[in-house]
Amino acid sequence: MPSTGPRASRTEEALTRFHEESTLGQSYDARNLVRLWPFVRPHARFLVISLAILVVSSLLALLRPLIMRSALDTLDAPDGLAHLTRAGWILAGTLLTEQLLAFPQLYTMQLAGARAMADLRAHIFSFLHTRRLAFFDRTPVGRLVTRVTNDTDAINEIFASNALNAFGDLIRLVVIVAIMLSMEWHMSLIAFVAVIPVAIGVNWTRRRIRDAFREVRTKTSRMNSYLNEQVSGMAIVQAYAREDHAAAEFDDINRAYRSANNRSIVYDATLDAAIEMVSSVCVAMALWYAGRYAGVESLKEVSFGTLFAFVAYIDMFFVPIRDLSSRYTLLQSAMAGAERVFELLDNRDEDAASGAHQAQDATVAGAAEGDARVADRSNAFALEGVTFSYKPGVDILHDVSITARAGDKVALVGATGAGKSTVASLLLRLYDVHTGVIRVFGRDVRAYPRDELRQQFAVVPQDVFLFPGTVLTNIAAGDSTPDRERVVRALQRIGALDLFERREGGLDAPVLERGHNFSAGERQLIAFARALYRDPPILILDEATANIDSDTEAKLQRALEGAMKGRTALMIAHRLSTIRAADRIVVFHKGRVVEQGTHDELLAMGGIYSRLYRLQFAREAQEAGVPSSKAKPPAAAAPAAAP
Ligand SMILES: Nc1ncnc2c1ncn2[C@@H]1O[C@H](COP(=O)(O)OP(=O)(O)OP(=O)(O)O)[C@@H](O)[C@H]1O
Repeated sequence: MPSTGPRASRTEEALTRFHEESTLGQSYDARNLVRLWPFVRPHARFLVISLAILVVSSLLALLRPLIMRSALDTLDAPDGLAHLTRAGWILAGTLLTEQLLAFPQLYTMQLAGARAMADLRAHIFSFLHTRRLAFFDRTPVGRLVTRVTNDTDAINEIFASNALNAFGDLIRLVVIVAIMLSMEWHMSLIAFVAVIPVAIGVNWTRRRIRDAFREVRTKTSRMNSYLNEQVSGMAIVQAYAREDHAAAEFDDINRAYRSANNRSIVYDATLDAAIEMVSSVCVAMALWYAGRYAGVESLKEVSFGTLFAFVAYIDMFFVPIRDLSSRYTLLQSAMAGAERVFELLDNRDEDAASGAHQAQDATVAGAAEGDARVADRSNAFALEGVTFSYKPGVDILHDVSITARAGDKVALVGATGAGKSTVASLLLRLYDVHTGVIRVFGRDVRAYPRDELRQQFAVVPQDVFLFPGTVLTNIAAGDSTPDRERVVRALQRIGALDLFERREGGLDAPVLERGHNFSAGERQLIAFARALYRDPPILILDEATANIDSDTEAKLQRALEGAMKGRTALMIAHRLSTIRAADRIVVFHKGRVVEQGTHDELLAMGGIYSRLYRLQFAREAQEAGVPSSKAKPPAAAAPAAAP
């Protein structure tokens, strides 16, 4: 499909901005390859074996023309035929040994690479788990997938395509030069002079191939990102008939990828053909020289055997030069991969468990030791003067303070986008606050080891994420040995055991990717059971009943009231039924806490909550048959806190 001028370039621009990094260095840095050493070192013994075999087989290959020369030059001698037969056997022996050595050489080399790359992939994967959510907000998933797959594959090419044979190439080159010089230095000069145009050509194409490779990697990354987004959003693409539009966008990306690839292929093929041509010209010139000057007094006579060996060495001479350049190309591709992998691994800005933040954590930990001493389990969580932004300069929360004593049920209400879910993310320390402090059981969240902090909470989020597996493994998420009894009890408590047991397969019914074979309501029930299975002191319910029908919700509400007994709960609420279960209501408006109190207190205040209530909840209350002023019995436990 041809691209359509301005639209294509706008798409191109937008996609480039989102999918491609602009921060990569402009020159290749071999130090990136050196940085791979910690991953290769544990498997270095295989490398050493492989390189040792390589030296032996490279030298064996160089013996062949010499064996042929001696056979040809003694052909006229009385025992010439016997000599020829002997030479044939020796030749067969060297060839066989070379072939036999090829297997262990390649095997050990590739084994070292495969193992080192497996370690590198595992390292990148566990590194991703140390990133804060802000990192994933700005990094397309496809880009990360490319790092773990394509970029490590590019590095692996060093081993898989035997790029380290460059070592053998160099040895061969030196030995060939020595042999040629010792055989006939005049003719050798012809070949050596030809090295100059070859070197210029190699250097010229090398730089272009390097740039083409860099572009191929970038376009691969972009294609992965785009495919990931489009396949994940297939339902929307089809529902909104965006297939043609998506196909056109994909076409742009595909074309850019293809042309980057084409460029690298053209340069590669040009270089190969040019070297082949120079090599043939050299052979022709050597033959011409031998024909013209053989037998001339001042020059040494060139025997037929020598001529044969010389032509073979000229051929061999250009092979390592050509191989060196293609191995260098592979090395460049590997450097491009390594550069991108380390660009990812060097990202230390918002880490929780290691790097820069450890220092920050350490300073906070000092203060927190004091915290821990005064910590009492009676204060479940507190936000103290918290200001937060996802993007610099755009504050989402302004000076927010909320306190929940252990056992409090706190509801957050407010318009869409007011910042309610953000409060939940901050409690879990998915993001760090810029100003203010967040405490859980009296201790600064930054002073908690990550696992210990997360153990204090169970979250039932707006968008429930299910992992491929079964109902059982999803409810027992995070537990490597799921306890079936506990899963059954958790489902019983929310009155959903029947619903899941009725399904084919019961608790072992398969959950497909992203749980798309379950309804939104069923997914939410699984999330509830997951929270109860975990049995944490604090529950965070983010619009948790939004997808459940009124009948199930009423049952669930009763069950939840029981389940929440003895626990602290933060409920992000759009529905009256959820708010009714709260002891205290915190009203958000544009990222600020504007009102706090019980339902009746807030109604009496006649502010934002009472307006919200009249607009949204009164009808719900009427439908449910609850008199509006009694929609929530006055809270007994929590005193109203002034905003
Ligand atoms: N990861 C993010 N990156 C950038 N901005 C974000 C991110 N998550 C939320 N926001 C922005 O922060 C603001 C508050 O979002 P939040 O999800 O906290 O609102 P909310 O009150 O929970 O809304 P809702 O009731 O619709 O769930 C919104 O303007 C939203 O666009």
